Amino acid sequence: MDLQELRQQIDEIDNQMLELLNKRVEIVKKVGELKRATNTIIYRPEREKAIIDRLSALNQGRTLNRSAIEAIYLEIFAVSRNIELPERISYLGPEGSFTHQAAESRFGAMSDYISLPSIRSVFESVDTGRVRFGVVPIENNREGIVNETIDLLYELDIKIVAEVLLPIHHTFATKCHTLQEVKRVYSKDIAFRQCQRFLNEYLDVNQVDLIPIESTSKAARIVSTEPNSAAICSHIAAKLFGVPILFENIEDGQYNRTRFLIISKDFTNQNTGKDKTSLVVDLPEKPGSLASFLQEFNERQINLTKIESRPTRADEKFRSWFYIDFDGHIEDEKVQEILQKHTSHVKWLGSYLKLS
Ligand SMILES: O=C(O)C(=O)C[C@]1(C(=O)O)C=C[C@@H](O)C=C1
Repeated sequence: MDLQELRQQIDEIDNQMLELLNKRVEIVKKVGELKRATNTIIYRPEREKAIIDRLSALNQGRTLNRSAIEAIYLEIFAVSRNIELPERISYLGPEGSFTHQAAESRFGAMSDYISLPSIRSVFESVDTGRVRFGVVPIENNREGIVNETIDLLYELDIKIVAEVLLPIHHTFATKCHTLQEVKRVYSKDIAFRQCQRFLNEYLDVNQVDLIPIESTSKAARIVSTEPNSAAICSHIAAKLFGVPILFENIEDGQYNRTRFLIISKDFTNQNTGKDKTSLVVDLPEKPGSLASFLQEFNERQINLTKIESRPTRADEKFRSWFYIDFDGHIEDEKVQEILQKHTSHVKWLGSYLKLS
């Protein structure tokens, strides 16, 4: 029998194994549902050992020995456990925040979400391995970059897995029946700025206090119990805290969008040919160093899409590092050429599918 024929036989067996693995996974899903309903532990090492023992005994005298069976099955169990308990994801909360909405849009309703109070705490939950993925805002098309997010990408060893684009629509939610009853409006400072025209036209700014707080969903929570108040918040937050929506889509522009990042401790995406790469660039302090670094991209016709400058804060000097986005993947030859020339000044943050 020649190599081609042998490979054909392997292919046929792989097809059958894949079919059986899928059947196994369908049953594991049911076990997961049962365990979640009865609140029982997912990881059952004794059951795993019993399976390996049984299969090893069944296989006595054949080519696959116990350690080979064990190696194969431990991978299968790991996949099963993950199907039974979907990955944990942290996001900048509270519940009902736009970041929550962005996280759900990517990971679906099945995942295990943890709401955290700050961008730093989301990064730290990923960095310490308490969660597999984190979701944080990075940029709004009207307000610009979220400095805290890029500063943490500089500070910690975290990778960007993907970006999520979300249209931001604000609502005016209140238990008051008329606008005249509203004496205080709560929201996040950025949301007040995004709804300036609505506030000027609908409210008497001399009679009403605009109170900035940490998040738009906290605004909805306060307003759910405080008389004569209103919140500028997301649709999902108003619903979550049972505050009726008086006006929808109160933001000034039609194109208010926020870009969120999905981050993970260690992650590499495959090259799709439609990717974008993010870098931290900390160049030596000498004339022309930034210009010549950027020239490398120009020479290779690589499209730079963003450059942000941030203070290093290392000493009393006014030094900066840069956050850079460009079209392409880390594995692209021309990208490698640049990175290899500047290894000690560049930190790769991730290459991920570019959304428009
Ligand atoms: O039997 C179980 O309790 C399962 O959850 C299924 C299963 C498996 O894949 O066979 C998965 C995880 C457990 O650690 C043990 C076994």
